[in-house]
Amino acid sequence: MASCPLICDTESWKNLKTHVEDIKKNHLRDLLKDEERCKSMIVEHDGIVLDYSRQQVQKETMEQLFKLAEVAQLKEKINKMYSGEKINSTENRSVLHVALRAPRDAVIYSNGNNVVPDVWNVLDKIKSFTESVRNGSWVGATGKALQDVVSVGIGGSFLGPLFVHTALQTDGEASESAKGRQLRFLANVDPIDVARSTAGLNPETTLVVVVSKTFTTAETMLNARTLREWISSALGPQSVAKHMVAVSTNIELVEKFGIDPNNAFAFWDWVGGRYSVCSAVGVLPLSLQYGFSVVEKFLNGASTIDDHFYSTPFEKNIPVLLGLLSLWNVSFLGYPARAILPYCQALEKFAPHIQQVSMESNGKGVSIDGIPLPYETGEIDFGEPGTNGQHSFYQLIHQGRIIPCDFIGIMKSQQPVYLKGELVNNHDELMSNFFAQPDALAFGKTPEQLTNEKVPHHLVSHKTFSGNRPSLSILLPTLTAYNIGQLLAMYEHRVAVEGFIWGINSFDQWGVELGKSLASQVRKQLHSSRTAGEPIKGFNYSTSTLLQRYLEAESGISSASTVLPST
Ligand SMILES: O=P(O)(O)OC[C@H]1O[C@](O)(CO)[C@@H](O)[C@@H]1O
Repeated sequence: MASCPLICDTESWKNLKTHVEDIKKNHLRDLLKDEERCKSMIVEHDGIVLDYSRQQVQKETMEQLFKLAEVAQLKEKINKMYSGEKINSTENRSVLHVALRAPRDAVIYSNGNNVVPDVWNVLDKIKSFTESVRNGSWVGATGKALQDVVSVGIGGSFLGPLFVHTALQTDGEASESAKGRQLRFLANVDPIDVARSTAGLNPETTLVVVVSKTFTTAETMLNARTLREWISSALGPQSVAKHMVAVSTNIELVEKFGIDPNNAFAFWDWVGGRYSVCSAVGVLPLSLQYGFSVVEKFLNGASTIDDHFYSTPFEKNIPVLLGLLSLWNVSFLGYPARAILPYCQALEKFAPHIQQVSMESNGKGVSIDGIPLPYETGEIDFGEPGTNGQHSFYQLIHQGRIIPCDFIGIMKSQQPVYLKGELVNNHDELMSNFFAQPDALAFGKTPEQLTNEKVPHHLVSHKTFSGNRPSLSILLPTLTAYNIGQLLAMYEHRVAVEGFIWGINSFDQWGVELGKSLASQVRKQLHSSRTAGEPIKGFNYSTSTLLQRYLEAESGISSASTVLPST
């Protein structure tokens, strides 16, 4: 990408900085009185409603943010992404997760090749493989049908599929077709996670899917070897062919590991790990559990948002609006965190997934051209479903720090409502809180109101809510596979919008490398100390001491004097 000045040096950025002072003069409780303003801040698309009237913005703020987007060449950057330009310049890769859910007849190029036929070849292969497992024509080594699946992978090879799996459990069609089947995930290398993921499973009826883009990730490969051992010690080494399959971009390593390449499902270097849930990474395990036709609906939902993002003017473009508002909160109002609060238990794994999508993408310190940035990028994402979060961390959000919140609600619950004669049913109770919380944050409660309510004087300050705390509300019609796809794509593109404007590369992740290489040094040390009694060397005093204690506890190496000074 051609080198360009930092966005903070542009007039548009500076104008927004000045504009902050004007905005701070307005309390949200006053801004919310202006119905014309509120009306202009409710945007609908394909059943989704976004209401951003509780953001600390005026019409003028939005105009200035659109101007900033223009100056940052947002539209051009989106076009470059969709046309397969290598916008991930530090890895020399296209960024084409949109191709993973494109219709069969779409044409999307990377490196001069239309990638859509490759995508559909893999999807067709997944469809036929998963049908054969589900209908019992693919059986395990002892002739039994495979009912249970353990998907081994970490980071992007885990969080997205886990989020979608958890969300799909409320979809009537999905849960019907999952009857009698289990899908589990093994991500952490912690032996406890290994034990939990296989507890109660019978290797004879279990299929292990090893999911790793690189097929080199230490944790995943160790877990894959452990499960290979779990299968082959029970059923013999030949059984691996029937009980283990893989998803990777590195088919050579898959074969080296001992998995038949015919049982490998490919994806491509133009799919970032954290953007890979719509590739075989998610589609394979989810289709094993729910059937391909359910997962296809999820892909369709994501694809319609891809079209919306690509072609809708910014004023009505939901991912663009979400991205600009986040950027406004982080870079101009100075709020570094964001809470993702779905009022829907089935979305309990949404925030952990978005943590990776957002923080691994936008937590950067230099521009795409390598220039150190004088401004912060990325935000600290966290979240829990409401109302659980209300009984946990909302205290801080209401009276402590200012944390912009995303409230996500579902209009029509997928679950039947049983209770009769109560004031409201369970879904109404949940949604009463969804509607109430944003107003509590925005309006707050003044000392005058409390005094009028005869609150004792010494409690007035404790019970005062400053208000003026920004949030936005997203309503989804219901939570089908299709809606889950929409939600995913909205958030993926929001992250891209922010990154494009900050002028960073949102698609690399060099920040994860240093820890990995230091762990490899420690791994070697642990091995040589255990197997050859080698003294600890090459680490600083603190790490050496901790390692020493660890080895003493584990294997009885007793003398702290074996610690040598670092070299
Ligand atoms: O799919 P892989 O190659 O095993 O990588 C897993 C995860 O590790 C990371 O590289 C971070 O360490 C993520 O970006 C990625 O999603």
